[in-house]
Amino acid sequence: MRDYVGAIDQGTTSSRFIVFDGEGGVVGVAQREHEQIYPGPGMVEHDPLEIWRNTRAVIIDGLAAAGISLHRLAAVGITNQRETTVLWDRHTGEPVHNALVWQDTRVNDLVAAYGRDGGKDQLRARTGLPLASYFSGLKLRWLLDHVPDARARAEAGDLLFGNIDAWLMWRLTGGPEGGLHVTDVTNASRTQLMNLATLDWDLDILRLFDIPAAVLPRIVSSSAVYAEARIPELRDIPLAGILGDQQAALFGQACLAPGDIKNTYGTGCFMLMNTGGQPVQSRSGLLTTVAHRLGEEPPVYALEGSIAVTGALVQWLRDNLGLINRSEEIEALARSVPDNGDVYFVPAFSGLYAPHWREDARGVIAGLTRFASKGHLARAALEATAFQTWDVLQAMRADSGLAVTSLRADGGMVANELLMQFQADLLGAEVVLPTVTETTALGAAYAAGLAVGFWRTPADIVANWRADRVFQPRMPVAERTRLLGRWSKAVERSFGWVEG
Ligand SMILES: Nc1ncnc2c1ncn2[C@@H]1O[C@H](COP(=O)(O)OP(=O)(O)O)[C@@H](O)[C@H]1O
Ligand SMILES: O=P(O)(O)OC[C@H](O)CO
Repeated sequence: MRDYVGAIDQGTTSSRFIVFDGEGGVVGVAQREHEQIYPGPGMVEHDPLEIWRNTRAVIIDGLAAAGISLHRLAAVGITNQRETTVLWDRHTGEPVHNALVWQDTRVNDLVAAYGRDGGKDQLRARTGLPLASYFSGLKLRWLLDHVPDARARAEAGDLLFGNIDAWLMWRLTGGPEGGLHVTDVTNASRTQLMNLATLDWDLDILRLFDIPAAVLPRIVSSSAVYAEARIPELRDIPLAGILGDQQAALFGQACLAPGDIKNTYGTGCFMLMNTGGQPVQSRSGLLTTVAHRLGEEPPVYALEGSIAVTGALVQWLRDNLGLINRSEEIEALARSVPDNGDVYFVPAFSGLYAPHWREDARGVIAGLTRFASKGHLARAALEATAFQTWDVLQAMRADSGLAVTSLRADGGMVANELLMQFQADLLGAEVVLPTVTETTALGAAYAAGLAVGFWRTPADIVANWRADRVFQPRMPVAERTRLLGRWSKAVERSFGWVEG
């Protein structure tokens, strides 16, 4: 009996395989971290082959953890870190370079050059995205310009480009032996090469960025039977859903109606609001993106506030400063002091994303005095996540005209109760955690399960969603206003550090 659905969740820090039952409950999980490669300031790379090996390994371990055989899976979905850019040889399957991770800022100069040439507004209107180093189009351009022979090989049709979804799908379906080269529309909407109105590659932008069309995958819907897997670990199982991880979390959080909103607290934070069948152009520094497209149905769009560094700052305190040994220890350290001691941390490691879009910003710790301690730094680091989320929620409120008094939350950082309470306090809105916090993988499982009829309609998703914990705002307004004023001052201090 095929009574489970699997999801590959390939994130920035780790790869997971999760098995879900019909109620959306987690039956088994396996996870492996991969190396973060930092070749220089502002550069972040992953080894695509390591990610592929880890993906295969977690499939085996995840099925074992669930205690089921492969044949119990009705379908498998894929969800992935978005924008991270892979370019590989279609004959050998070898990447021509490490993947350029979404946080990588090495295309700053290209961004500045295109910015000077004008056309920024056109790009935003067509793709929903501001000109920024975050997206994959210019990362691909960098690889074509810097890897010896890459451009000629790409033009000859020997190289394939993809975000991690396309890379995994091609590998899962046979790689050099006829692998399927596709990407879903949510991932494609993050390349800055796709036209939001046509949902196809925009030939003018390809020309502008000097990208040969031959490298690009075919754009497919987020929920359809694309192919059956050809690797032994998943032999013959239908691959039936693909969603970028933040769109997957929106889907897994059952945010299926216009105005529904969630925030995912992981390496970065990503707040998405479902805006229904029409793309809404932001006037407040948010992105317009595709939320999902089920089969041949019309697409659903979202507004997104992307924050580059939230959990990554906790990792930085752990790995670069040695302030803690494990991420979760930050809560106890932050609780060792009653407040932030007037210390503010703006983690603009990759510039600042939404709503500022400042490539020229770099990290700042403001308000230091001789009094500041490890505890204050830990607290300021956690609060930075909440402050950045406030900036983005204000933009959402402005663009949507909605008050937003309740926010669904998920991701690794929601385990931190200090952060969740502070977040509710700062937003003046309740923060709601669902019973299943693996919403990203769940969203991909839903997309795959809907395609094969395991779930019948999206209403099944809504029926499965349940609130677990709710954090209510309790902070006096005057205190919130004081803190936000200090934060805004600190953010201004981060601007203009590098050319941008
Ligand atoms: N208790 C915690 N407090 C604060 N941060 C945490 C905690 N647990 C995990 N994190 C952070 O959450 C992130 C991992 O969350 P996850 O959703 O798995 O990330 P991703 O999908 O981006 O790989 C890491 O950056 C880690 O530092
Ligand atoms: O893998 P995550 O959860 O850090 O998400 C990364 C985003 O998709 C980047 O846009």
